[in-house]
Order: sequence, then structure tokens, then C-alpha cells
Amino acid sequence: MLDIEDLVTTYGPVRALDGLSLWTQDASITAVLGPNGAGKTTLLRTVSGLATPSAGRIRFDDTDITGWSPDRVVRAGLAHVPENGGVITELTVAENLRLGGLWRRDKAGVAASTKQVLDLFPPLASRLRQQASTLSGGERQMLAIGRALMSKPRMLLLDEPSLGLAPGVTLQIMRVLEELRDWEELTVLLVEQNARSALSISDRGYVLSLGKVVAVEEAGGLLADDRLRRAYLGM
Ligand SMILES: Nc1ncnc2c1ncn2[C@@H]1O[C@H](COP(=O)(O)OP(=O)(O)OP(=O)(O)O)[C@@H](O)[C@H]1O
Repeated sequence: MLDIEDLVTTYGPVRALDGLSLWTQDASITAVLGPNGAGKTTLLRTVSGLATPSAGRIRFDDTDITGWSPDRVVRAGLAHVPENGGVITELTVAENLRLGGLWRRDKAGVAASTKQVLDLFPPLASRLRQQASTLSGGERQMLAIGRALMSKPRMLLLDEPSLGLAPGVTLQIMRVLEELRDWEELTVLLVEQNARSALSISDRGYVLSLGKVVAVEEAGGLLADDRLRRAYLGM
């Protein structure tokens, strides 16, 4: 579904992505792991159009989307949930959700997506009129994912959804991602520091270091590799 070839993204002299290649299968979860500064966030920002690569190709469903603007990438079916969610705290839960589907013209489809989000994340249903600033960290992350789902994406790019959350809430969010893959055929690229919880639901995983892929394997294989776990995954 997503096929990235030799991607280079720089910030001045820093090569945050240094010839990175990666692909994902339809209806699968792919973990992207690695130490601080490995380039994980830059990878998602480059795919979603927030950062511009200086070399390489990004294909989504056989369409070359390299260098596309963020709104064009969303319309193509790729939704990005940035680190810390990017929820607008001054708006209510309902308003944040509405923003996620703002460009859609199919009213019935938007209503169906809203229902789906509230079914997936019941705590949001009772807080629709509440300002997002009053939500707990877990509820805010649910809202961030919910808002992304409102654009009816075929693929979600998630940046550290477990950051700062209690293990129980992390588990709840991971279960929802599994459900979306298994029942909605959603494809997920999941950036995580928490390698164990990411690999527990992922089909495959990439390990990055200094902007390059240092390992790619099925999730079970990565978990079983002592050298990788010690060197790159802090486990
Ligand atoms: N806006 C920026 N300006 C300059 N350098 C940046 C910028 N954003 C990232 N970098 C640098 O690019 C490299 C990759 O950073 P990135 O945030 O993509 O890594 P990461 O794997 O997501 O790290 P973390 O797990 O700490 O979030 C780092 O060396 C970082 O310092």
C-alpha cells in the first residue's frame, strides 16, 4: 500500500532520513521503532507532506505522492496523528471531530464515521460538548485518533500514541488499532518508543537508527532478537 524508496529528508546539515526504504501491506500494522533521533517522526512528517524530501519516492496505492501538500495527502486516504495528538484544546470534542471530516461532502458518510468513532471510543460519546482541554491524556489520544478516522482514511500514520499514557489505556488504544485492521481493513504505520506494546499488535516492524533501516522483520522475530532489543529497543 505504502511504498517508500531511498527517502532523504534533511534539516540543514542533519540528514534525518538518509536513504530510507520501507513498504507496508494492505490491512496490516507496521511498527517503526528505534532510539531518540532515529528519524521516526520525520518519516511520518515526510509521508504526510509536512516535511519535504530532497530525494526518494513515496508511493501510496501506486500513486506517486512525493512532495504533495498535507491536505492532498489526506484526501488521498492517508491520515496523520502527530505526537501528542494535535487536538485543538480550545474546541469541544464534537468540534474537533467535525474538523477531521470538514472537507467531506457525503453527509451520511460523515455521520457514519462519527458513529464509528464513538463506538470505538465510548468515553468520547459522553463528552461531546466538553472542551478538549478538560480531557485526560488517554481521552485526548482517543480524540486525536477519532479525528483522523473522520477523514475515512485507508491508512493511519500514528506517532507515539502511547506517550505518557497508563498501560491500561495504551492497551485499550492498541486493541482499537487491531480492531480497525481486522474489521475495517485499515493499514497502520505505528511509530512507538514502547516497542513491546507496538510489536504485540504489529505484523511487521522496522528498526531505524540515524535515518536508516537497521532491521526489518516480522514482529515476533524482532521481539526474539536479543541483540536488536538491547542495541536499539531499550529492552
Ligand atoms: N525541525 C527540526 N530542525 C532541525 N533538526 C531536526 C528537526 N526535527 C528533527 N530534527 C533532527 O532530525 C533527527 C531525527 O529526528 P526525529 O524527531 O525524526 O527522530 P525520532 O526518531 O522521531 O526521535 P524521538 O523518538 O526522540 O521523537 C534528529 O537528529 C533531530 O534532532
